[in-house]
Amino acid sequence: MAAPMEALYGGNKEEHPEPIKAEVRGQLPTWLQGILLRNGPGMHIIGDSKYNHWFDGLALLHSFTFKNGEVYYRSKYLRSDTYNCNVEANRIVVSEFGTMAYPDPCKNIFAKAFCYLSHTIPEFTDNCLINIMKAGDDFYATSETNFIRKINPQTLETLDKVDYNKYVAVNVTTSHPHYDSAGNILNMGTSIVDKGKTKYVLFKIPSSVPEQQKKKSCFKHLEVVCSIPSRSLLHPSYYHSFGITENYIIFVEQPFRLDIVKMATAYIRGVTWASCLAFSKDDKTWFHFVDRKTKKEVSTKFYTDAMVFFHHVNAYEEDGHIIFDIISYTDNSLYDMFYLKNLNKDFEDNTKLTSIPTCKRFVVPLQFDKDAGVGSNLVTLPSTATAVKEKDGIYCQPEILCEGIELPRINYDYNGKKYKYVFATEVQWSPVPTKIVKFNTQTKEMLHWGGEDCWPSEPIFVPSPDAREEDDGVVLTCVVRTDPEKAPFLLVLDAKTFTELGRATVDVKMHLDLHGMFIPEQDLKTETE
Ligand SMILES: CC1=C(/C=C/C(C)=C/C=C/C(C)=C/C=C/C=C(C)/C=C/C=C(C)/C=C/C2=C(C)C[C@@H](O)CC2(C)C)C(C)(C)CCC1
Ligand SMILES: [Fe+2]
Repeated sequence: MAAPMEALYGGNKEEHPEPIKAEVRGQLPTWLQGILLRNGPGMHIIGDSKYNHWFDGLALLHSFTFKNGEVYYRSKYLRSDTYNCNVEANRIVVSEFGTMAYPDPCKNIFAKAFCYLSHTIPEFTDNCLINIMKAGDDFYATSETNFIRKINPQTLETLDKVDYNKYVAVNVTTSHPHYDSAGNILNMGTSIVDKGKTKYVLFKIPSSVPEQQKKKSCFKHLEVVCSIPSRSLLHPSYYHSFGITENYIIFVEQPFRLDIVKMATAYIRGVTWASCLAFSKDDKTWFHFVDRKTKKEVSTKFYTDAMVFFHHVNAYEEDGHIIFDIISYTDNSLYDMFYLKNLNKDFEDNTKLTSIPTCKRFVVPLQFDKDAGVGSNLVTLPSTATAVKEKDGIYCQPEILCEGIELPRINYDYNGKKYKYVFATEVQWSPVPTKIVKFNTQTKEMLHWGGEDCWPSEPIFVPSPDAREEDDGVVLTCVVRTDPEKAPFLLVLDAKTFTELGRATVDVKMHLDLHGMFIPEQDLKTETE
């Protein structure tokens, strides 16, 4: 088992840009028509150079197209400027979060920005390897820098490079935007030391543009919703996602922060951006709630203990409270676990999480008795979560929903609303083959799916067209095999029972990926358009 582990994480994967017909077993629902499109790192070695971290690898898009009971697989490297420059130089010349690289002097566009910015910071990477975003009728590969790349979801071709910075002053953004019921995007980014201020900026990208401006991109119509000042000019928090309810946006300012002075000198010191992140375990984590209508922040100060988290699960409002669920850690061992030097044959010794991912529910009272005494718990809902009035604000402690899950997904029709089900990957103490789960947040029941030599990815819920209940639909997951003799497959589970409906097997060396989305057939442009 040792060698496959290294090969699964670190080995370069081949792309398969031409559709490969998968072998379908079982019964796929006839209504399941469209494309499951996913993103993740596929190449970690270029010439003689290697990335340090799994999250640095070059973006490899892959897709499963469901058409009339047949399934076709494709994969293609994102032809980012980063990819092209690296391949041309036959070594890593563009820095990623966990790898600092040095370009051939002024030989490529990355070097130009380096010269221009007085030898301090190189142009940033457009290696968008984390997620897929839908903007209007278009699809983008996303990461956390100011760049996103438009892609053709059918052919996986790489199209325009969009620089968020042209439309809104942000240096980093999240790769987990939200969508409202009209399909408008809500996303957040950080504006670092701009005009003497560091702030978190919430912005909206409309799903459509006025008829007479049809040629213009929806980014030209980007609007800033509001901004939240960072507690510290030179130490803004890192965040990977945010939450929304029907009326509020939730931003959690965790004491897991970027050190801007260190970042500004990282390039000349020859250290990585990742080394400029630090967790202050004795600090507080601050909650911010922005009213989506008035665009004003709730003025009460809410906080909890120090934590590190990446993924919001869902959030909703109930009886004057905001309830939000996240997957949290007590340290940064998750990022450290994915250093490629650890994901080797001794991974079982090297890659232990010192903190297990914990699904926590915070229950935050927005309306409470203003005369309540210091020390009283203001939560009036039946939950073990508390919100205790203190002199300087309200101290929240969560209810633990469950432990050992990551890469959470929900039925997105329930995003921002009271919900029951989380679909997620099960996590043990190291990044080893695992299972996927369906977790009921109300009854705490958990259903599992796992198989021998099977390593399933983030599970995606697809509602059935006539869905009445939250779990009416299917769950899709790509299953990579730890036995190199066995072929990977796309698994379709009945979301209610979490049992197999069918699978589509393809004989390729598939990569382990991160995030993705299902695009129903009606959301795909027809070829003549
Ligand atoms: C910061 C900064 C800069 C640079 C920014 C850059 C390059 C940012 C890049 C950020 C990246 C690539 C972030 C990636 C984040 C990925 C995350 C959090 C992934 C989480 C993945 C999880 C939890 C996966 C879990 C698992 C997997 C995959 C397999 C399962 O079997 C096991 C399990 C569940 C543990 C600039 C723009 C240069 C300058 C300004 C400031
Ligand atoms: Fe993520």
